[in-house]
Amino acid sequence: MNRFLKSFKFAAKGLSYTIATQPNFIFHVVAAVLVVAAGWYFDISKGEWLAVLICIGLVMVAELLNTAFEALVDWLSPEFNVKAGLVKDIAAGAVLVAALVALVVAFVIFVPKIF
Ligand SMILES: Nc1ncnc2c1ncn2[C@@H]1O[C@H](COP(=O)(O)OP(=O)(O)OP(=O)(O)O)[C@@H](O)[C@H]1O
Repeated sequence: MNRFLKSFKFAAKGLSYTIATQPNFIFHVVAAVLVVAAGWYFDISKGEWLAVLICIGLVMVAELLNTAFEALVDWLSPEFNVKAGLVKDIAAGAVLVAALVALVVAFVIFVPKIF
């Protein structure tokens, strides 16, 4: 198997681990599907599509990195450790920030189209 295909296989493994173990990731995927459906329904502009797609990517990437940090912390510090907890909390904070930004963007785009 060539190097590109191998890297793709490893990335798919990380993605399927995240899908299988993180209910939050499934929640974000469902939210993304609903937002894309709303984008089609309301026939949003090219700029609005870009904002929506960037937000979806941002949230997914944040969730994947959060999962990677969780796995790393669980491996390096299975016992209680204040710093280990802090690393997990900060990674979770990154997901929260990305999700809040996505929520604000969704409001800015869709609320004027609904009301
Ligand atoms: N080894 C640890 N030492 C100290 N605090 C920890 C440790 N592991 C977890 N914690 C604390 O518990 C919180 C929840 O940890 P947990 O591993 O359940 O993360 P989670 O975000 O709930 O993960 P998952 O989504 O997989 O359930 C962390 O955010 C952190 O504050």
